[in-house]
Amino acid sequence: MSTSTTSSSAVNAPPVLAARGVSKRYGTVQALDDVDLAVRAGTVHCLVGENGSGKSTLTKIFAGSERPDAGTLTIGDRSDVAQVSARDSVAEGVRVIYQDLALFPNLSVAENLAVPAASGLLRRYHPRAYRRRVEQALQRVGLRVDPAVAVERLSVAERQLVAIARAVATEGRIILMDEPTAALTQDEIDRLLGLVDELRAEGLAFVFITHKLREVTDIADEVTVLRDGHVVASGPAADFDAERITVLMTGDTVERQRRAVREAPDTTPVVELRGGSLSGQFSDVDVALHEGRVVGLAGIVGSGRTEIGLAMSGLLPLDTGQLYAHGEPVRNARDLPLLQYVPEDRLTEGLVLEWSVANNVVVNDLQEVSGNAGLLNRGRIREVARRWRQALRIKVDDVDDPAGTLSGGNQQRVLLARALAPDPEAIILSNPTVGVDVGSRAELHELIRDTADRGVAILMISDEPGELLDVCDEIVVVRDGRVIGSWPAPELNEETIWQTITHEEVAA
Ligand SMILES: Nc1ncnc2c1ncn2[C@@H]1O[C@H](COP(=O)(O)OP(=O)(O)OP(=O)(O)O)[C@@H](O)[C@H]1O
Repeated sequence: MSTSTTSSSAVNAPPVLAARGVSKRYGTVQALDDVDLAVRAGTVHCLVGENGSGKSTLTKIFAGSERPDAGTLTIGDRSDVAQVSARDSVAEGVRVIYQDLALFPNLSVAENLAVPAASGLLRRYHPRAYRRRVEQALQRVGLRVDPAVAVERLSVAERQLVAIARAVATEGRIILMDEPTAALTQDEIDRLLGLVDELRAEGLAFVFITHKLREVTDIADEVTVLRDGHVVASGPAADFDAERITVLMTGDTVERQRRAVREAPDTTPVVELRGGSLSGQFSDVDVALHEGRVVGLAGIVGSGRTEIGLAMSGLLPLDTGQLYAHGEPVRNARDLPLLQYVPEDRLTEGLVLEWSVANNVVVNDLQEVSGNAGLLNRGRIREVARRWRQALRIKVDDVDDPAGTLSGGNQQRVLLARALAPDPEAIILSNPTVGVDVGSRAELHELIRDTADRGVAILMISDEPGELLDVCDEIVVVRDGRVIGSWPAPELNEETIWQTITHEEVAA
């Protein structure tokens, strides 16, 4: 899709949000170094950069949850101040929508919106007026759900809209979004970008952080590229295309490559699901994972693809059908060969954020790091973690630092290291490059392919057809819980995959 961009008068207006010469250091890491940024009302400013380049740190400084070491900030009507408190930032209309959305899952949509409950001089609460405000807020973002329903019952895209509705309903004027599209399908992304476009036309200012460069060229009025905490370029969006952004971010071009496809061999699969059904999730699914091959599972959110991955990992039970490992029926998940499952959601299912990076890396491979008496060997743990830090270029100075201090993309790498460390026979990956920058994404793809070339059987579930095409030998398409078909990767392209996962049949 292509959204309209803003008139030049908005781009030339004084900024409602600005950083001048802002620096921030954490221990030995210079997260931001002399950063300038200016965001104007009625515009979308895209902030891009590799994992760990400082995007979230800058966001936290604007939100008042981190203090800069140097430089000045302009936030709403507060000009050139050394820092702002979280309360000042909110009072000036700054609203940050973090990736976890900061919603209360067990509360209703209406409760989460937190629109002011009372109004007028005596601040009296009028239930009917309150309901109307909630309805208006939902209408403004185009969300058609019952305001009484608990947020945990909504899809990720709907929750995203609740978070935006809350920002708008509480009179947010400057909205910072940290990778808002990471967990959305293309249709949902298009809808979200359309909404941002509408709100921009109403005069709101947006800082939009994304790793998907197509979104930058679609939505941005202005672009700032960070590398290692420095601004390497900033200016009108017309001066940037995806290739230039990639070069600025990484200092290099990133080539997409496909591997030579491996045919399914005659050998017994390492893991196989035959006729698998789980009520309300998927039915009659066959998927076979062979040594040295990568099978892709394509499907939209809610198609059953994630549940198929979980069932093949032994993490979800089957109603009917059978899971086999090396041709033998698996009666119990513990009968599975050494298999690793890498969840998509590193924040809630993945890492223990308070633990060190090293402990997170080795947690599935305790034998490797245990001494004679079965006691954990600290030195060995660090050694293994340092090896993976180098192999996966995990950006952390000290492997004893808590995983929670890493940037999002680097946390994703720690999850992968954890899965690879025990040298598994099979790996099931769910959206392995969510939140990973474009350069590192190509590296992780290379790593997944190398892992398959070492003989590991891999299932890769992904929202991104391009990623499946780059990595997989065969692509299985799932729709409404059923396998629609499977094709050797070279027989498909991005468009045919989109058509198949949404509704249209692909001509064989
Ligand atoms: N609380 C902290 N303690 C120590 N280091 C930190 C802390 N917060 C951030 N850092 C470091 O600062 C650098 C910048 O991190 P930041 O999260 O801003 O990057 P990012 O550009 O948002 O990355 P990503 O795209 O992966 O989300 C990283 O090297 C990170 O490890």
